[in-house]
Amino acid sequence: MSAAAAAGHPTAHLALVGNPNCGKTALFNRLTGSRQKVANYTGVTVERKEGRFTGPSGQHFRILDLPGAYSLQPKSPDEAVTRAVCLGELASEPLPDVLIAVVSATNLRLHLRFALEVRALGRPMVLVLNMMDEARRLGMQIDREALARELGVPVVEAIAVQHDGAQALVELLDRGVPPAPTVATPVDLHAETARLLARTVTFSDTVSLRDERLDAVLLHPVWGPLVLTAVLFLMFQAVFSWAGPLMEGIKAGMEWLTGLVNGVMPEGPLRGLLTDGVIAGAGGVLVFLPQILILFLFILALEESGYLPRAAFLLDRVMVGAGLSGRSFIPLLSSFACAVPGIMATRSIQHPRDRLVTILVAPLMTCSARLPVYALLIGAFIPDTTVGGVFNLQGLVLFTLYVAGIVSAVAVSMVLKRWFSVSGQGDTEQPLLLELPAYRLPNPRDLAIGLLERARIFVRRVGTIILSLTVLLWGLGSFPAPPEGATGAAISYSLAGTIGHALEFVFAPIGFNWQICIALVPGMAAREVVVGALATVYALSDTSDAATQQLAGLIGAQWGLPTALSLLAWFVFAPQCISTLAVIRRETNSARTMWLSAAYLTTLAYGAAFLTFHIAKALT
Ligand SMILES: Nc1nc2c(ncn2[C@@H]2O[C@H](COP(=O)(O)OP(=O)(O)OP(=O)(O)O)[C@@H](O)[C@H]2O)c(=O)[nH]1
Ligand SMILES: [Mg+2]
Repeated sequence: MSAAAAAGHPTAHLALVGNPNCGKTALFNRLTGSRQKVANYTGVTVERKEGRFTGPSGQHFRILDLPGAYSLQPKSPDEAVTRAVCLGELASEPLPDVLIAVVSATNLRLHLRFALEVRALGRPMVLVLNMMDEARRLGMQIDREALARELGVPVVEAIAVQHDGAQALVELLDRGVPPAPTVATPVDLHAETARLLARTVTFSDTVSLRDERLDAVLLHPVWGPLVLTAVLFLMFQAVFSWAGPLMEGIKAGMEWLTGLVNGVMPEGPLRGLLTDGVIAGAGGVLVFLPQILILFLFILALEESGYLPRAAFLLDRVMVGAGLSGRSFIPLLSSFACAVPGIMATRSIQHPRDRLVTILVAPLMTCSARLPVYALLIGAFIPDTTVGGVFNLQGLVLFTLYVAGIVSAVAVSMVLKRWFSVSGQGDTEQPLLLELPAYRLPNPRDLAIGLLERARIFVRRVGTIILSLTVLLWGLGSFPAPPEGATGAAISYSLAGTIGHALEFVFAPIGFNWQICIALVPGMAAREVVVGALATVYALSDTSDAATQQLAGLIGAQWGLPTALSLLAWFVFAPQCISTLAVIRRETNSARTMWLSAAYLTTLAYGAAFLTFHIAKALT
């Protein structure tokens, strides 16, 4: 490669391989400046990702981040893919010039074995001792040069999460990596790993007991579930109690903007478009940014802390009882952000039945797009009072809604499990084999970057899809204009009004008025749009000339509590999300499964909303 590099710099192809959770993606991000998802549990990367960077001498590199694997003996399909990529057997991938075997220096006993398998492929390679910061903290000493001699391949240290933590690797790649090692591969990899460790690594006697002590509490049969409940509780409390001032700020900004537009523009369609469509609609969704960021602050911190696999461990018995495997945990967890990546993450589930069940229940996990809807309704209808001296009632209701999603996922998978065993697709209950990663304090800088990324995604959604849909809705809600001498709000006579009134027939039994019916339609493209759409519909229906009222105030005054609760129940199941349905179709390769899930979710949503509405009506 070095000769080739000197002669005109053709791009060198690199591939990152290694065990799960050793920091491959962190290293990939460090080298290429990209922001792929990194988290402290195994199986985060499920798709190969490609990136590029340039070395100090101008050498161009193309680098591939692969899903983690435990072995190159192809036992599972993803391990077979990793092996095929390393050997250039896939038509779509060029043969990598250099394999970068990444190991966590804190877990050499397991990871070195894999590196030995990589070496046996007989390709040029580099061994990266990643997480050197933690290894040092644990008091380990690794004789890097001796290890390189023993292995016959270059060895570099790295700290993938530090600013210049991959410097040594970049310099080595830039200089050029020697040809494939010629060292014969021993038959017994286990024994060879033990021999290498004995020769090159000194473990400290004072190995940290911290993780063991933490696990004694966090995995304890009684304390463990208690702590888990408390953590989730705190998270939902924070969403309401911390966001207040920030949300007030955004609201004040919007009111100021509305006042400005009203002051400088003459009354007419354009002013209506700006105030009722853009500011009330898209702006109405933007108000929820602080709450979404608080939720993600918790999710990101939990992901980095190493606590999540412990939570999976605590929930394993419940999940297996419900017909899900422990492997379903990560996909279901990702679905709290959005069901689309969650459903894609089911690729790591080997058993087809388990995978299908996980795909079918993933939309029941409360995705972050539902948060604005919940927050709006809770803010409008649930009093901001304290229960039992400590808990905020609004946070409590939000917690209940999330739990309702989880409970229904468990119930649905139990039903599906029975159904599958009746139809003869037998069980293969696999025990949960989860690696428990080291506990780690989340790095504030990484958290900040992660939050910024989230904020960017949300604001972009508001600025593109949500804005266009609310503007479209404003158009449909403003035209045709009401007939001469008409009383009542103009929107009643518009196209949107006609659609809303037509749909009302279907939704009246669950307490939805025609305004909600209108909002549900654009909400199919993205759930948050429902909030913007409601804001626009109500801004248009507001015949009074009083200063534009906030949506929460308007619906609080016009809807009954049963309607609000019914809409909340509807959104626990909220089947109407086109991207989720599309990804279900793609991942299962079956339109039937897609329709099946849409149908079952709609039925559940309707049923739950119906019950909620009538029970609430009877009680109030
Ligand atoms: N302290 C420390 N943490 C690191 C280092 N490299 C990675 N991490 C953390 O290790 C965890 C795993 O990193 P990832 O990059 O997601 O690991 P991966 O190898 O891509 O994992 P899979 O995609 O599951 O195969 C994350 O919590 C990272 O922040 C390092 O050098 N030092
Ligand atoms: Mg990864």
